[in-house]
Amino acid sequence: MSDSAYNPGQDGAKMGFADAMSYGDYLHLDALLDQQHCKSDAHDEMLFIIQHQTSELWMKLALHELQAAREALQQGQTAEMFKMLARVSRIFEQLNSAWDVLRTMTPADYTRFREALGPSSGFQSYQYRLIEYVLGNRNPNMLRPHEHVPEVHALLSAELARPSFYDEVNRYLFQTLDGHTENLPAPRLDAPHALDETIQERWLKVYGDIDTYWTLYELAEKLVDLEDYFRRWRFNHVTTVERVIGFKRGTGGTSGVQYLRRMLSVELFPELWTLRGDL
Ligand code: HEM
Ligand SMILES: N[C@@H](CC(=O)c1ccccc1NC=O)C(=O)O
Repeated sequence: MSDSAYNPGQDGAKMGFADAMSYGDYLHLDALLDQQHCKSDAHDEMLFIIQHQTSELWMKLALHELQAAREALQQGQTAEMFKMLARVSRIFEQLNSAWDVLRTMTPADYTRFREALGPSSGFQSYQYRLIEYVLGNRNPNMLRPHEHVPEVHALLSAELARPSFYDEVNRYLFQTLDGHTENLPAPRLDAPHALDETIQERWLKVYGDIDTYWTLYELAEKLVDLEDYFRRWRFNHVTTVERVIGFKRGTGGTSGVQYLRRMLSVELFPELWTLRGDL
C-alpha cells in the first residue's frame, strides 16, 4: 500500500463493519444487485433490464406519494399534500430524463435480445396501471393480464373500489365552493373519468377568482403540471418505440406504436384542460 494514500480512517471514518450495519446492509444491495438476469448474451440487455427496474422503483415511490397525498387531502392537510405532489412531478421528470439513456440502444442492439423477452411487455406493469388507476384513468379491462397473480389483481381491484385522487380533489372542490357535496356527481369508480360539466363549471369559478380560491387554483395547476409530465412520458415512450421497433406488433400483443399513439389522447383531468379555452 502506498504511504501517501490518504486514509479517511485516521480522520474518524468508520472502516470496519463486522458487527455494525453498513450501507449495503441497510439498502439490501446484495438482493438488489443480484436481480439482473440477462436471458441472452446481448450487451444491451443489461441496459434494458436496469432501465425498467429503476423505472419500477421510481413508480413505487410515485405511488407511495400519491396514496399519501390522497390521504392528506381527505384529512384536510393540504400543505403536506402539495409537498407530495411536487415530488411526484419531480419523479416523472426523472423518468422522462431516463429515456435519454435507453435511446442509445439502436434497433440492431435491441433485435439481438428482443426474442428472449417472449410475450412479456411493459403493458403488464402493475405499478404503471396502479398509477393510472389512482389518478383516475380506470380501465377495468387492464386487470386481465394480472389474473395469474392474485395479490396483484386484488391490489388493482381494491383501487378500483375506492375514489381516485382526482375524485377526492373534486370532492374538496365542491365542499369548498358549495359548502357541501350534495351536487358532486357520484364518481364512476371502475371507469375512466370523463369530462363533467358541473365539475368544469366549478373549476371555472376558481380560475375566475384566483385570490379567493388560491389553494384550489394552486392544486389545479399542480395537477396540470403532473399530467403534463405524464403526457411527456407517454410521448417519449412512443417515440423511442418507433425509433427502435418501428411499426412492429408489440410483444404484449398490441399493435405497438398505433396502440401507444391511441394512449396519447387519454386525458387524466379533462376539466382542467378544457376550461382553458373559456378563460
Ligand atoms: C426499447 C424500449 C421499449 C420498447 C420497444 C417498448 C415497446 C412497447 C410496446 C410495443 C408496448 C405496447 C404493448 C405491447 O404490445 O407490447 C409497450 C407498452 C408499455 N411499455 Fe414499453 N417499450 C420500451 C420501453 C419501456 C420502458 C423503459 C418502460 C418503463 C417502465 C416501458 C413501459 C411500458 C408500459 C407501462 C406500457 C403500457 C402502456 C399502456 O398500456 O398505456 N416501456 N411498450
Ligand atoms: N413491448 C416491447 C418489449 C418491451 O419493451 C418489454 C419487454 C419486457 C419488459 C419490459 C418491456 N418494456 C416495455 O414495454 C416490444 O414489443 O419489443
